Amino acid sequence: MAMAKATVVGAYSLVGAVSRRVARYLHASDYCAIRAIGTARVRCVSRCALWCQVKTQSCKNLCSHHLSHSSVEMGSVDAAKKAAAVKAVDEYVKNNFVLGIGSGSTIVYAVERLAERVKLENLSIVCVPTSFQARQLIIQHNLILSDLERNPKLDCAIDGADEVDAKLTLIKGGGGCLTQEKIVASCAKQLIIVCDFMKDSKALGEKYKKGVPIEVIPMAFVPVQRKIEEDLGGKAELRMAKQKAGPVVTDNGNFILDWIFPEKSYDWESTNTKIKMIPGVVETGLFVNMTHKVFYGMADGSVKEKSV
Ligand SMILES: O=C[C@H](O)[C@H](O)[C@H](O)COP(=O)(O)O
Repeated sequence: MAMAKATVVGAYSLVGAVSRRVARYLHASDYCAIRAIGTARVRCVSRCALWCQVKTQSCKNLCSHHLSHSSVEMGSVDAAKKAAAVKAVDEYVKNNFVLGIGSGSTIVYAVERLAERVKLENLSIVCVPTSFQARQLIIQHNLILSDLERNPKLDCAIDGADEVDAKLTLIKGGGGCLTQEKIVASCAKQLIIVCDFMKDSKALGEKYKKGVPIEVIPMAFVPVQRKIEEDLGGKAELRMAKQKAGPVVTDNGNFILDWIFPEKSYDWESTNTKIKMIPGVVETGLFVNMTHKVFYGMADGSVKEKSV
């Protein structure tokens, strides 16, 4: 009993001490513990949807993600993500579509809206996931799950992005899902990007400071790291896991190098090709000439659209 009390008090001081940003990465069970003891109103951010699903029923009941959104104070960035996602799904998804489902936090709002429309309008939509997370979202929302073996041609893919430049070149893979995302996008007639205003840049690197994610075969990460640094400059850092000792392992069993590139102007198409030619590189998070349209949710609740 004394120990339980100590844990609760510990959790309380932890919440007080950590910034909102750090708190975003706590698991849903932690949010629930926090809510249960009546302390901070900490949102369950969308990436946590997965955790909510696998945690206990009491967690499900308590976690604010499962409460109606009206009862949850949405930060302006989350509201912007949602606005962009809803608009994209409303404008681009049509009955009988085969749809690529991207990964990340913004796509959660797109899938929620998709599920609403499927139900309300009795749509028939086949969904192809770009990650484990996307697959879980599709299943969780009772949508039709498919794959590229059964549906190698997609009408549209909707996905998020870490940064979008003036030519709609993207950095993707902040959540480690770049390879399947690029494959699915390459099979779609249109790639529609949904993101918030913070991703809108003139040049890549202006807003997103974590570099270009590069998926590599594990045994090759050191040679790839060295070749990138020698040939292109900058630093290629092995992405380390947060709640596991060692590196992040992707859905494909590979590692991720984050290439912090030197500040200069780039021809991203040739840079992407150079990186891809290094033996051991599986894929890069540079999406060049792939985007059809971007929906940016703005801080004032509006949605800005850009297409090439
Ligand atoms: O690996 C992750 C994906 O590329 C995401 O689409 C990207 O990181 C954007 O995610 P979010 O919508 O959470 O900003």
